[in-house]
Amino acid sequence: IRHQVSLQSSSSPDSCLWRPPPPRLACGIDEIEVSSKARVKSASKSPPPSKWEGPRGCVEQYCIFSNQGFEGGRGIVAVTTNANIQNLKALEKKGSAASTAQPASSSGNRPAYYIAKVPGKGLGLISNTTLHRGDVLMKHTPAVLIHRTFFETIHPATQAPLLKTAISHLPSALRKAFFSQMGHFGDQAHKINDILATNSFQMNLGGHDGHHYGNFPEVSRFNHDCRPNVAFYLGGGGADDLTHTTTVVRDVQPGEELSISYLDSFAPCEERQQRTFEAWGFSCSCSQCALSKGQVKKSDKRLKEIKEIEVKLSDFSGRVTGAILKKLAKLYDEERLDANRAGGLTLIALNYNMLGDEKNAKRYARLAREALVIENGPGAGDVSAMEELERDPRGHFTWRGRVGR
Ligand SMILES: C[S@@+](CC[C@H](N)C(=O)[O-])C[C@H]1O[C@@H](n2cnc3c(N)ncnc32)[C@H](O)[C@@H]1O
Repeated sequence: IRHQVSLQSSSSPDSCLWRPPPPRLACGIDEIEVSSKARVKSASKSPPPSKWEGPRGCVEQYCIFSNQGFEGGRGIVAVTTNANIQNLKALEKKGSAASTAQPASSSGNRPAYYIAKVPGKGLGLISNTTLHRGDVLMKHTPAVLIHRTFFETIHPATQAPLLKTAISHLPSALRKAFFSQMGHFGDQAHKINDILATNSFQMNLGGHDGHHYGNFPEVSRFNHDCRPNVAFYLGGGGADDLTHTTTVVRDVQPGEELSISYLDSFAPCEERQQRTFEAWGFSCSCSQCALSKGQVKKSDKRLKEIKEIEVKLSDFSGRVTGAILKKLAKLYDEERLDANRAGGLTLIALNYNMLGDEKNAKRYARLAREALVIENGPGAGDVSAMEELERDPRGHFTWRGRVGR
């Protein structure tokens, strides 16, 4: 639930948006040369039809495949295996990979955000308007897809020429956006590699070998915050498409920076800082990491408690009280985990129902459903489960499950 990084339901509890680098390669985001003017647009005048071309060049079993007409002329390039290109074609056929370069939430003609220098972070995205929980900011298909094993096991010197050829097959606007991304290792000899390492999301195209890194140049401008105001998901939560969606999770004022979390927001502070340092070259100093020593200790304790309570709530044979459920909801509030509430709210809703508390079961089922849509997408499995619970708590299989019918 917390790490919806795969297009299928294979996300593991320790998966992360941005994977720690294999030797010399990370995955985070880095700089894109995307000014508000230079946003990548799908070709407006009669885009070429979608047509996959390749293999254009290979290293071992990994070959370049490109499609200049993909997603209405936005384009895409993949370095992957023949089997995976078939998966990709199937996903494309399923459709719904609707990229919107324009933020869905803007007032009048004013874009909802702009790119600006942020002290100590390079460039970042700044809100241009008042935004509310649930506002969708971006929807994009990947510019580049790289098979994970290619990226992690082939030597960078061998990767470099293939990647160079691959990127050259992107349509010019997307290629420009690609090269505008930041490579935080500053490795000019392997610039493409550096960009991908700094700015990629894990994606699973399905099958036994579907693990890839996906690069979305527009998304790469989000800086990290352990308590971000934007959540993201890949695919539609069961909808099996390639789209990366970002949604606002709390009210945002004009001028505020928009951020996502690159990592497990439930990890203790020191671990989070170590992770940002190793994978993206900075030690996080977000508002949660910059708390006083005493406050950090309290925050870490709350995070540990959240995990412990959730284990308890997942064990249907254990003893649970309304007080524990209230406590969990309070811990989430205190920790400001606005982008990571879905899992906790789902457990609270189910457990209220198991205690026979219809009113709270309905209330939390609604909150859980809303959070699931924001964090995992409208097609996520638990969305319909929470809808059912909200509609008919007494008819739900969990009704009074802990107290007897
Ligand atoms: C994905 S990029 C984010 C956009 C980037 N700032 C830019 O100029 O394009 C990730 C890189 O941004 C910087 N960054 C992101 N979040 C940061 C933060 N909270 N504090 C300091 N630097 C950050 C780091 O250099 C990191 O490697």
